[in-house]
Amino acid sequence: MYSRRLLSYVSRIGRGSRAPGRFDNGKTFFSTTNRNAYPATINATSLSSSTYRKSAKFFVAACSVTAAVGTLAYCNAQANPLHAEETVSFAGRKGTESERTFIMVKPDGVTRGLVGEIISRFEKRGYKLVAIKSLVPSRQLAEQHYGDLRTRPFFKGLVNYITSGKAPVVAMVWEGRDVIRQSRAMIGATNPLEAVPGTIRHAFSISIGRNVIHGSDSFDSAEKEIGLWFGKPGDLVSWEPVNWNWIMAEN
Ligand SMILES: Nc1ncnc2c1ncn2[C@@H]1O[C@H](COP(=O)(O)OP(=O)(O)OP(=O)(O)O)[C@@H](O)[C@H]1O
Repeated sequence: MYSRRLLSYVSRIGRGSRAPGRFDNGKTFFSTTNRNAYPATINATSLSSSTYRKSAKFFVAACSVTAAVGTLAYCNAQANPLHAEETVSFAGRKGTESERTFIMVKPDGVTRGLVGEIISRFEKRGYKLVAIKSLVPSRQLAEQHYGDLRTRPFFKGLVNYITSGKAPVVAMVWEGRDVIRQSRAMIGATNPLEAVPGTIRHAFSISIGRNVIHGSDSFDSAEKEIGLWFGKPGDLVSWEPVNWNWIMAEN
């Protein structure tokens, strides 16, 4: 609605709604003013060339377009403040060092005291922690998170387990180059018995229902999951570790 009004306003200025005016020498002219404006009286020499009038109209139209675009951008930012703050998306820019992923230590990992170990692995690899919280997720949150598994036979048990409250989960967002793909490799196969040595699931688990950790499996999943768990303005912190160049430089 705003944009239609603005566009109609701009196009009226561009067309130059014409109201008659009179030069000093008595001749009439049409000024680019509001249709309802009274006739103007101005010095004939100041408008002797139609080029000047065209330039003036062009200038006014250009200013109006700039103002309209700015207003539209502002309205959009107000309607969607988190995106205004984060500028790109929850999952950052795919394939760059601003890429982000959602990682969750599940209740079994928390109760077994593996949170520090898992954070340590991500830190040592060179990734940056930009959000973290401990919580017992609501049923609604767990069902939304695992929504694509809704038809699977283990879905109900999985949601019951995650929301049981016997131990919380620790939800995190990690940022860095290729973090979505790399974190899946660090986590290992869904079934810990198939996970390769060195991975988190191989090191710490032997049951598919208690595989310690979750990580987003694609850019779209990361976008959805970060928005779900850390969707409020200010949830994601923008910062740079002092050793960032020591980790990222290519020489
Ligand atoms: N056959 C199964 N029986 C019991 N639980 C299962 C089974 N398959 C998957 N799960 C549980 O559901 C979770 C989600 O399954 P999914 O297929 O998305 O694997 P994943 O992406 O490796 O795991 P996650 O989403 O937790 O990172 C698994 O981590 C596991 O805890």
